[in-house]
Amino acid sequence: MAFRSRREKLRSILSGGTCVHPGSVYDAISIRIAEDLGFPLGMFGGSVASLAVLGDPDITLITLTELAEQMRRMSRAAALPVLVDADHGYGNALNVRRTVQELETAGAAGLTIEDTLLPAGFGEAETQLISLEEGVGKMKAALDGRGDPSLVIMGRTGAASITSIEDAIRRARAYEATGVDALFFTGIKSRAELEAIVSATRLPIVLGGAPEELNVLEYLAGERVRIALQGHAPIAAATQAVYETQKALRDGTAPKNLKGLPSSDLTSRVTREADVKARSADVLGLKQ
Ligand SMILES: O=C([O-])CC(=O)C(=O)O
Ligand SMILES: [Mg+2]
Repeated sequence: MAFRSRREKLRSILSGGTCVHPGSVYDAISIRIAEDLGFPLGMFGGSVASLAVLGDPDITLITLTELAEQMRRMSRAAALPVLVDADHGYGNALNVRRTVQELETAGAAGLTIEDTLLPAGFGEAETQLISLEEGVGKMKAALDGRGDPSLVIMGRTGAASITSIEDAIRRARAYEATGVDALFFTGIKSRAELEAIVSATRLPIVLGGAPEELNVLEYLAGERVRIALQGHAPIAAATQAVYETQKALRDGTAPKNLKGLPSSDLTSRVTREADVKARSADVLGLKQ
């Protein structure tokens, strides 16, 4: 299986003694940049998938087919292991099983399934959670859908910011008991909350956005946190760069005077131009 070594790299991060920041990736170019910069892992958030594919906010309008296709494009472009935010698994527990199958064949190294009620329910202004029992069913279905045992499946709960830290712990322990490989938490607000989770669970931990006092890699490593997200600034920066460039052109700036363009060296690296040239020389009979 061509993707196994990517999955084993993610597993070695989870079983290691350090905490890493993943690069935020969302398309073929962004994953190559993250790989070239030496990130050990890419994070493909549902929010950036929605932005890159649909130009939408994070409201789960994207389909599983679109998410998996974007993952497939990244898998072709680079060998960096990618952790995919598979949201609620795109439906009920049977849909979760299908989601795992699709993301596995698209080359994901790992994925998260969360217990948030998505898309938002009728008349619900605040984010809701599904029941613990439904969450457990989804974790079991995710594990059952896995064909390659090296694919990493994480149980994710947003309970800390929706219900309570006690509920987050209760859910995490129940997901842990299903056999998932790691626990992913969002909405942890303090060291005390993290430490309560750490002492009540045993699996490696992944943290979604966290406040400043938590953002010390050595501290997190000592608390069994193996991956700490840093949001998705790269796609936001890309939006600003495209805006500035289009605005300058509209305002009459000559293309040669534009600021913020990549060097030809960077462009040729992200397009893997040297490989293409070598291949063209070989199979098209062209001179290098
Ligand atoms: O998983 C992440 O990267 C955070 C998240 O939910 C998203 O960006 O959709
Ligand atoms: Mg998300």
